[in-house]
Amino acid sequence: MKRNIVFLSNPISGGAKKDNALKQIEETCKQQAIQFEILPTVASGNYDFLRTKIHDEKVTDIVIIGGDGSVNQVVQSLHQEKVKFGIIPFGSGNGFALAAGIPKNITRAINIILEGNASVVDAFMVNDQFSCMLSGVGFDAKVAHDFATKSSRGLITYTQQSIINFFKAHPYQFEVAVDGFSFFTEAFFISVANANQFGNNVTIAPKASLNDGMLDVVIVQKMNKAKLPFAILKQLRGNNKMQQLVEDMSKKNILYFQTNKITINNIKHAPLHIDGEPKETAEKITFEVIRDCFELLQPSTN
Ligand SMILES: Nc1ncnc2c1ncn2[C@@H]1O[C@H](COP(=O)(O)OP(=O)(O)OP(=O)(O)O)[C@@H](O)[C@H]1O
Repeated sequence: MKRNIVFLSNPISGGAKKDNALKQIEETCKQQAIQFEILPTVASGNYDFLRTKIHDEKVTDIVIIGGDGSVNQVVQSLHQEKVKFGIIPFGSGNGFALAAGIPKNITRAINIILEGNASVVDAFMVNDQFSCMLSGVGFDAKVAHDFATKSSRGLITYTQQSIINFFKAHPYQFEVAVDGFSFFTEAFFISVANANQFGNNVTIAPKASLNDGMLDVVIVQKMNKAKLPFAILKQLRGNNKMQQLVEDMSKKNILYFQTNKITINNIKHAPLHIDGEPKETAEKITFEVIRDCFELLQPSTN
């Protein structure tokens, strides 16, 4: 089928100017005689208005030029359409793109789009909201909330917010129900991951795969704060099995397991983030995988 690509460019993501990248996209598509259009993303995150265009103009691919928040909003709105999704990473973290092996190098990212290799990936629901990368409650959500209030974006601002929050961090109380049993934990944060990272290749769920039908759950339990960075570093090599979970709870600071559904009773109303975007928190939060949710343009080796 003849390709017709709509690029959606986020004017504010990441902080870096996109003029050169947009010019390069334009030139490359023209050279290869590929029909295309570049539109801005919308702050509301609702892309229903593109449905008619997709049908009328036989759009084959939607490519997001932005970060994880943009990927979440575009895919959430349009994943029921028969289109392939692509990403030119231009966010602060780009966790989803990097997990899929899509590089930040513009030329290479454009080539992946134009090669047209796509495979299905999972996503998940957080109560009634869509997530494709990594969501969670607690400390990392607090960072996402504070980051959202800053006028400048980008990795430096994100790192500043993480450090400030680290010194203020305190554990929250959660009751976790998974695979037929439940347990209580005091934890700094609980992350639920489809992608294997927070972004910028910071990996906390090393085994997470975008197409295994599983969510990787990481619970960073209460511990002496001096131990926290070392425990997280250890987690990078972690390999805990589900059956060890109950035993691990009392002995280990970080629990790591896979499941396709988990419900968290968020007793202290810890803040919530979905794909790095701050969201209103809830008392009961259920995370459930959506198997084979959408087609993603990826490097052919993935
Ligand atoms: N046209 C627009 N004007 C203003 N804001 C927009 C517009 N389009 C999208 N947004 C908002 O931009 C925000 C940030 O987008 P995105 O997540 O892509 O970048 P980022 O946060 O810098 O990167 P990352 O999520 O990878 O860390 C989203 O909350 C989105 O709603």
